Amino acid sequence: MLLAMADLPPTADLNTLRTLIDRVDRELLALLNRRASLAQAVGELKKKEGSVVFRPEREAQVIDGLKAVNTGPLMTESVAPIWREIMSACRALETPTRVAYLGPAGTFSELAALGYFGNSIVRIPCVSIDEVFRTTSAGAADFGVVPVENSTEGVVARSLDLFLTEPLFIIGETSLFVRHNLLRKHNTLQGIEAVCAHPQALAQCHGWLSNHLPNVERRPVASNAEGARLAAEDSRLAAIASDRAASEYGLHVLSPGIQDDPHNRTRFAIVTHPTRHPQPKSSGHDCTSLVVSVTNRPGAVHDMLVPLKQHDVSMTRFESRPARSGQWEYYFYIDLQGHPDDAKVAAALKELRAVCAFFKLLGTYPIDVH
Ligand SMILES: O=C(O)C(=O)C[C@]1(C(=O)O)C=C[C@@H](O)C=C1
Repeated sequence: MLLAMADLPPTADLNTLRTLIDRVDRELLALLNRRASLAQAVGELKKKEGSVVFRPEREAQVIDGLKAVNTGPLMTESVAPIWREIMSACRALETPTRVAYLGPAGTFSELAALGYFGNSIVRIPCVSIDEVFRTTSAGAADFGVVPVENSTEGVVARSLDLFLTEPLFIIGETSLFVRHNLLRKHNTLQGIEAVCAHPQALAQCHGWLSNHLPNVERRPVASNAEGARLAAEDSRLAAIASDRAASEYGLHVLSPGIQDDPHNRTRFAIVTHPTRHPQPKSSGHDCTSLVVSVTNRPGAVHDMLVPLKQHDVSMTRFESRPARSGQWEYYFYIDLQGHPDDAKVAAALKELRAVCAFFKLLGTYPIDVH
């Protein structure tokens, strides 16, 4: 029988309260095991049907549904991380989820991968964003997690360029608050010869570095965690990386939160191969991403956006990247609100496709739930 608040003695002491917490934990464990058995049964059904295990739209609906009925005192923001872990553990009983991301251990990409899929995954750290795409395209990973934009630095150009050429599509998104710390083996700023970090992190901490270490070399490396690894080997080096990288590589946090923008966030896309995963069904709160180009003539960009206005479809992102044709031509990366199963979105996409010289649907997926 579930423990009710009425069972709580009016003047409970610490031992009594802890005994009650132990009882609740045992009840929770029994319930979680019931849930896990149900997920296993779903897994068996899916195996018979030959369908995929990971259903981002269903996971988003589970979390949204629980947030809507949460009465507290548990904070509503706590619901998503708790249930992501529960579903991660249940999913692992159905099949292993192999996830590629920019490694090594301790990168923000790893944090994003764990935040989105939970801890019950097979981790595949890669040396570059290109390798994340390649590993996922080749089927050595089921999913890849790649950074797409940062609130301070703008787009991650390499990811956008690879979306164009690689045969992958987006099935999810997640964003992460990015807090950069200055890390070093010695607990002092004296004697630092170079600060090693990913170029994006060096750029996000430009102001702090100019004020505090104006004459120190800024050395770009493949990832922040790689910088932390180098700093752990050579005490003349410092790194810019996460708290997790500090503990992973045994470094001191000389200065926490050195990013110029205190609200610095990075958005990541979750990619997969279309032969291994279908496009997620509508969750009710979805985003559709595409890349298009139009011929270089006056009014072409305006004309391209007309179908969206006519069908009342909101555009939440519009980015341009040079097409590298030498002709001042551009690719436009567009995010729309809605799912191609919505009649309005389907009509807008059909008309948009007709006016574009190039059109590629990058994916449709549930909007990130926190
Ligand atoms: O509902 C399903 O399809 C399940 O497999 C169960 C479950 C869950 O744990 O709730 C697990 C994996 C899916 O990604 C979605 C949900």
